[in-house]
Amino acid sequence: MSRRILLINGPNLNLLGKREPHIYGSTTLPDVEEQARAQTRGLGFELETFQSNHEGAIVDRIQEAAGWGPNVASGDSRHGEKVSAIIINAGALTHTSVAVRDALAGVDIPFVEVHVSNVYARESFRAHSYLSDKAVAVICGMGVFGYTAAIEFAARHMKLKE
Ligand SMILES: O=C1C[C@@](O)(C(=O)O)C[C@@H](O)[C@@H]1O
Repeated sequence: MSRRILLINGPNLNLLGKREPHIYGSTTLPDVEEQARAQTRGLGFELETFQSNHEGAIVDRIQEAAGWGPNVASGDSRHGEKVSAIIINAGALTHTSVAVRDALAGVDIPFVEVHVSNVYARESFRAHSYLSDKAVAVICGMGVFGYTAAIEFAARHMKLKE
């Protein structure tokens, strides 16, 4: 087992702490990532972090997490270190992206879906997720503590691949 956890944040989550603070709070993404890194290390794992506003870049990063590079079809496949679990807040892509869903299903790495806000208490389109039925667990409405809970769960309680 690689003992690496990958934390992915999707579109607009680079604005965490600045964007709609009444919904998402005042903690910034660098603060979240720094805290997550220290927490993960304390649990005996390494943390990799990735944020992108672009769907394709997130698909690429998920594939890389399985050790597959963009040239996998031509046999030049090894690229990056495998990770044992993914924690993903896909932002709005949660509600729209079959591609992110397919990437997560394709790499077969167990993942936790996180949302800072309670998506069920907001606009009805946020109540549907393309990821939830593939996730091991879904966390929402805990603010940025959701990331802490997800890491603790992934490191201590999730069945990780050898
Ligand atoms: O960008 C986001 C953030 C979010 O994933 C959350 O963390 O609460 C909820 C999504 O509906 C929204 O598009």
